[in-house]
Amino acid sequence: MKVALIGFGQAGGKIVDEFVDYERRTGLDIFSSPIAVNTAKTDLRGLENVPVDNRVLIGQARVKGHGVGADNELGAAIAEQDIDEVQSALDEIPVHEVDAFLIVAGLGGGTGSGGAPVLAKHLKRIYTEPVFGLGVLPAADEGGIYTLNAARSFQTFVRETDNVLVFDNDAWRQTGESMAGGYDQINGEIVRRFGMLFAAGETVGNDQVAESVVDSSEIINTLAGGGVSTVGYASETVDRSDGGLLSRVGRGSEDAVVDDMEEANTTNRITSLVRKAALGRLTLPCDLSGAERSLLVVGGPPEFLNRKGIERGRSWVEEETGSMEVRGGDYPIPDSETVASAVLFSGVHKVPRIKELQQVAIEARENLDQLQSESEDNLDKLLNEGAEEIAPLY
Ligand SMILES: Nc1nc2c(ncn2[C@@H]2O[C@H](COP(=O)(O)OP(=O)(O)OP(=O)(O)O)[C@@H](O)[C@H]2O)c(=O)[nH]1
Repeated sequence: MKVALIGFGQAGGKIVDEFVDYERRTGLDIFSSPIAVNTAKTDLRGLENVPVDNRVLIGQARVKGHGVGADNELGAAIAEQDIDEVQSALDEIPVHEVDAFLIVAGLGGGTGSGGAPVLAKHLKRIYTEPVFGLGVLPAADEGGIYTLNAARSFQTFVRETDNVLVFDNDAWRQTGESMAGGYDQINGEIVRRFGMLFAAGETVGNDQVAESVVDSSEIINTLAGGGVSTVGYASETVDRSDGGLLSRVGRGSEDAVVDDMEEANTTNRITSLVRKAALGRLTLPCDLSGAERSLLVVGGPPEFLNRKGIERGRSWVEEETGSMEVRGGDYPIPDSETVASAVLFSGVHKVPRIKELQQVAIEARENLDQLQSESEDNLDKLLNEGAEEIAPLY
């Protein structure tokens, strides 16, 4: 699948940077001219893989390249004002080759939180290709203002896009690590999961044996229809020393029993990887029953993939979600040492974390409103109480 990738804000830019690295490592051609947009000059400078010409600094007139300090209303206002600068960068993308747009942003701050929904709305007005979001939720301990920002931005981002793929930092934060080191690892996890989905359908070379390759339209149709999505992932290292099933083709019939056993092992491995992916830690933890549409992708060396395993995995996901709209396919990676499964659940709605986020956001909003209304009184008391006989200077 060909994706026009745009990172908004610091988290967005860093994750896009990591996606570009993933693309290089896999030798695939997935991301069309990745762009990073920010109000902070230093954030853009810190990127390693996004081409310098594709880094767009906005809001210079208002914040002088210093960021918006978690003020997402200002972030949104700047994005609206400077949308033409982002559009100029987009004009360099060969959009006719692109299957979809993906806007990546941390929703707890200011620039990405405010700007990403504004950009989504703009893209939907101009282009016919679907516009997806990858929204990162803040960890609970980041505090009320980040939670409030995220809750407000999340609502708008879902409304302005064709689907928001969610990653919850709270479910993934590591204890005892520095924030920066922790993010590096987390960003690796993000890219491994979403990268595999977007990479499916793209192949390195054309001599691979695939049973049922996932097509970009299957990813788009799983996401189309809107709402919120989560992704599960699991992998297993495989021993390629015996060459797997394909090397056995053409041998004598006395080997048929061994071949059947290998086939059964392959099927079982795939089925159990699909289950592990779905039941393990999701990018946004949620109850999978009621997920409206799903897609499973199983990637690995072609000799370790088979249709039966994917079919079984698909039936299992149907039972687990209660939805018949489950797509599935494989993604052959000839040089890989692992077999991996990524499962996308779209239209999920039993998500305790979103309810919790909204609850904390309501409390934060009430607290801020109260503080604001008390603020004038407090200042008045501080300056004037007991000091009535001192006249102000003018
Ligand atoms: N997963 C991940 N999350 C991050 C990373 N950096 C920041 N975040 C999250 O994203 C949220 C927003 O932070 P930033 O992206 O730095 O904010 P910004 O959009 O640049 O906005 P301002 O700094 O306010 O101008 C934070 O509250 C964190 O939850 C990162 O590298 N990876």
